[in-house]
Amino acid sequence: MTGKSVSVLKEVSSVKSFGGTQKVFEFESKQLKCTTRIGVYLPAEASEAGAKLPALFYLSGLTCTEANFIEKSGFQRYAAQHKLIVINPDTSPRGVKIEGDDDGWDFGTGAGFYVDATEPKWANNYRMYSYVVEELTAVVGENFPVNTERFGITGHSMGGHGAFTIALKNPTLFKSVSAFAPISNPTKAPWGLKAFTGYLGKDTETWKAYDATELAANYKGPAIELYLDQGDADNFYKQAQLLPENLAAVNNPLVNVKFNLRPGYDHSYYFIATFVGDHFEYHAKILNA
Ligand SMILES: N[C@@H](CCC(=O)N[C@@H](CS)C(=O)NCC(=O)O)C(=O)O
Repeated sequence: MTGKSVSVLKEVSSVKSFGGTQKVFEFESKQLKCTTRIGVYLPAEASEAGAKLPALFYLSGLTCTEANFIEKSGFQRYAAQHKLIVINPDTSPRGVKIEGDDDGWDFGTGAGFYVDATEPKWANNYRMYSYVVEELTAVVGENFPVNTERFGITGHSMGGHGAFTIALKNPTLFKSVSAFAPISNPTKAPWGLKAFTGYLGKDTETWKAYDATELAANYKGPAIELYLDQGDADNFYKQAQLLPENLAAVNNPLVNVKFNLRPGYDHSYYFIATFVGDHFEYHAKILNA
């Protein structure tokens, strides 16, 4: 984590939910060089004197803002039950006006892929990896009653890729990790090829630093478990965009992939809402231990 940030959070909304409060804040991100929003769920216990609660970070998928998870997953019930603070950022910089950033839904706005871009056109703003790992964790540590030794991370699709790659690269910062339908081997899938070519350029060696399957294969420890739910009726899974089997097949004794294939579930928030309680229970067991 970086040193003290001076980010000033401005409250955008605040709604009571399951005894706690679902809030949205915005602030000026130094990494993204724009105004960005985050969802923050504070369970009731967060307002007790001296509270220091674990925090679970949730990274969204393509086309999402901070709103999708807040409005569609129903996670607040489980965050309240397990006394977890939940932080969910946006999926890219917004309003930075880079030519071509709105041309497609799978690249540019809403599609930051949790990488630090190196291609000059994108490198100034598209720094979602450092934004989450350094800036967001610091902003959260300074502004909310969190125990910074008890951070977990999860996400969906592109955000599942973010959760897995970030945890594999920072296993002491994030103590628990899971994902819903993650893009598990982006260097072999159309979305990943497009995004990594655009953000990282043509040298495919540099892509491996952001590919969960590559990172898991070369992982040096400490031992890590990757908890993964995937619906078998998910069209993006059928189109080989996600490739969770490649990750599950990694043969590294330090990496245990808990791969659950869920019959009949698609890629949507109906799938996430079905299993979000299991994921919160999984994280809470580790973070509240
Ligand atoms: N292009 C389609 C598919 C994109 C998509 O399914 N995105 C997933 C993440 S990869 C999602 O969470 N969409 C927002 C939602 O369902 O609320 C769309 O814009 O709906």
